[in-house]
Amino acid sequence: MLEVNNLVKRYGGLLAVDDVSFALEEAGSLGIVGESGSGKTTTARIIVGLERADSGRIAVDGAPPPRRDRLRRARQIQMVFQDPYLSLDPRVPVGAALRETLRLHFPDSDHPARVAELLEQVGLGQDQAARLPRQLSGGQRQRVAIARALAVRPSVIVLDEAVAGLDVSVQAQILNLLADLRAELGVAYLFITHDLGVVRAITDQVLVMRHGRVVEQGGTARILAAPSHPYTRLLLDSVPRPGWDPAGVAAARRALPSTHPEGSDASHPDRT
Ligand SMILES: Nc1ncnc2c1ncn2[C@@H]1O[C@H](COP(=O)(O)OP(=O)(O)OP(=O)(O)O)[C@@H](O)[C@H]1O
Repeated sequence: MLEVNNLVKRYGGLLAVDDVSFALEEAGSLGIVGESGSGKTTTARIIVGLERADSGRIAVDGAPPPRRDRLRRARQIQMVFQDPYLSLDPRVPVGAALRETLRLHFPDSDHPARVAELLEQVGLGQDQAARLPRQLSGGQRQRVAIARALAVRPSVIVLDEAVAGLDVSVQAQILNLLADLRAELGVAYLFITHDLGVVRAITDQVLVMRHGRVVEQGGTARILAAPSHPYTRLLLDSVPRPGWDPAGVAAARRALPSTHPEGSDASHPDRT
């Protein structure tokens, strides 16, 4: 359903995204994981149309997403950000924000009924419709952001560190909600995260990025159980747990081969 082929994005001399390809199937869930600066967010922003690739192809259901028709593009792919405070207008109550999105995309539909349905789908009470974003908890605000994304009935939702700012118990609730919504509505997820726990909880497929490149991709269960790339092993070893050895992780990081054995790593400041 979403196909990404040979995406490249440079910022000056920096290759932020270097020949990235993957496919996300209908109702699938794919995680892009990697440390800060690996190019995850840039990849996501290109896919939703917030950024333009230098080269490469994106197709949704076999056709490139419309570049000029932003509304139609938004109906295919929606994005949920880490901080709903930045994407929700602080002066607009939840119900009105959802109505605004519905009016824009579906001028002829029955909005009050749909607003009620959306609130229910994300586990918010009907009484929350009158609340302003600041009158909600972080988890509730993220539920509103998810409801607003669902309002346009997208095929794909790109979630950029969407649970990163939440307490672990709230994180788990949101991940459960997302899993239920995927089963119920058949929406597909592209999950951008640095957290392998999130990848394990919510994705079937995973793509590991380092320095703009894909170093490993495949089924999440297989890759987390038996990573074949040293960088993936390092990411797994970097998760603190009982008996964890940070000095060993640091040594493994120093020993990690560069992504570009031929030496073109000079194009990325972190590639040492
Ligand atoms: N608008 C920009 N101008 C210049 N460089 C940029 C821009 N956006 C991103 N970069 C650089 O591109 C590289 C990839 O950044 P990107 O944000 O995609 O990585 P990331 O894996 O999402 O990291 P993080 O988790 O910290 O957001 C980084 O070196 C970053 O500094």
